Amino acid sequence: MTRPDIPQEFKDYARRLLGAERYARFAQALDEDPSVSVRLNPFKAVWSGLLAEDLNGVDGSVPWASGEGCYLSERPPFTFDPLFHAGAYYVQEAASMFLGQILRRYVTRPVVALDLCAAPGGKSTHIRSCLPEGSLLVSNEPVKARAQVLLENLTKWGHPDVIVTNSYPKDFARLPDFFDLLVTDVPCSGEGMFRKEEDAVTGWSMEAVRMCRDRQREILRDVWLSLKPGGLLVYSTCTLNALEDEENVAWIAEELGAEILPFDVEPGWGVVGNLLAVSSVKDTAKAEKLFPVAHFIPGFTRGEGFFLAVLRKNGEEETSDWAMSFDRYENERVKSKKKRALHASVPALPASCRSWLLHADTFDFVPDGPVWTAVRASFSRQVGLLQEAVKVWQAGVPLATVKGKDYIPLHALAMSVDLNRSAFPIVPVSYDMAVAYLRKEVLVLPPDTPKGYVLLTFQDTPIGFVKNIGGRANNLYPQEWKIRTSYLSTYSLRGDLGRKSIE
Ligand SMILES: C[S@@+](CC[C@H](N)C(=O)[O-])C[C@H]1O[C@@H](n2cnc3c(N)ncnc32)[C@H](O)[C@@H]1O
Repeated sequence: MTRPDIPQEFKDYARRLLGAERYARFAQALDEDPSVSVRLNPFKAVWSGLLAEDLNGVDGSVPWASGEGCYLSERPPFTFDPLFHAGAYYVQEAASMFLGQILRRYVTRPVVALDLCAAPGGKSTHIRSCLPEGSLLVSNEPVKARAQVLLENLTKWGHPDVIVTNSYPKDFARLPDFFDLLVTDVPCSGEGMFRKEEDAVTGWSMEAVRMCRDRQREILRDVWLSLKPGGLLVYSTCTLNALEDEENVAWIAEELGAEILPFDVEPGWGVVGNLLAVSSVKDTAKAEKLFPVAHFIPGFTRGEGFFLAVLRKNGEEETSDWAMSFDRYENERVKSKKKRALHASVPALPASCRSWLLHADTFDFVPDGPVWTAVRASFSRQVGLLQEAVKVWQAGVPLATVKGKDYIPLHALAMSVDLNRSAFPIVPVSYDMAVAYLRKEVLVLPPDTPKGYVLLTFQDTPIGFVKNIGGRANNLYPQEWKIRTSYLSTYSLRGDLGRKSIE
């Protein structure tokens, strides 16, 4: 593949920032191919008994994400892997997986978290995997088309305690002191993506970098109020320059009021620290700028460019009791109660449908038109408040659509890690049948399959529902997510295509 030329102005800047030796290593890496990596879903049992090295095409584990992230030797046709569509893993840039190190060190008790710039969902699926149980994740993306992709990826990841929203940062200012953890993977100039994204190269200019820096500050200023005093901010970009990275971190600490926190990196990982310590870029000798940050730089770490810093917002957390600290939301709570009263006029969801979920007694079952959604009861107050302040697209697990007397199980239920598998007849399907299902073709199940709603599994992982009507089964896979390509290939990350199951 021929890549566009890297702008000379960037080369000059990066050489001054990195120093000549480091720059030469980085420049050489820019001519190499980008790496491919995946991160496994710990909530889906598909990996049990399998060592990561046994996976198809694996070429080593990601050092800072061992046990969950691995490299692949080349980019396989993921579209043809039913496990990919089942949310059993996420294709994610290796450097970004460093976030897990930070969360596991600093988030040790249940939190309410916001991933502010979340599409397509790499960080959100990872955050959800790392948060202590009992935590709630609000995953937000302001750009509608991108929020659709985020919704799809989080639905497939299957954790019930996730809320997907589609709002701008300033809307979260309506929720003061709401979040314990804020992740801002901000839109940036993308210098770390030069090997992967042509647009990052062709769109680069120093002027664009300055515009990105200004927008990032605006985003942070807008959302800052919603982070509790004492709350944690993870700031990240996929760019290299000091304006969007070190200088913005210093700005957050000084202007918004936060302490920059340390974290551990193993020397062998190749992570580079504060570049202002080594660069000859103007205004860099100031000792106070030499705070801890992590740069993942092609040529130094295997993967694309990534930058991360962790900060704690100044001020003491007033109370760890969420209910007590939220008296200020009394008015909104009243509105939410009114909304719930409206729901009370709808007949309750039948017990047989409630039992479609494990731990059903921990959920509230909420109607919205014909759709019933299961929302963890312990988060009902937060969900109500979010609905007043921002655009909530999905909260919890969409469970069923009502059609006449029929309750049709929804695809999100099949993807949920709280699905009660014993509530449905299960048909394990072959690789070919799984792909036919994902193409939304009509299927024929074995003659002894009971009529009605049937859960299909591939390699012991749910892939979705069909309605078996005897001679054939109606395919309930979401139309908008079906495999559309006419190109034919086969792939399974587990290796085994499962052709021994029924054809
Ligand atoms: C670097 S990407 C996020 C990648 C994502 N965190 C992941 O790991 O998959 C930045 C995201 O910010 C979104 N964005 C654009 N303008 C924004 C704004 N003003 N406030 C918040 N997010 C914005 C973009 O649409 C984009 O999806």
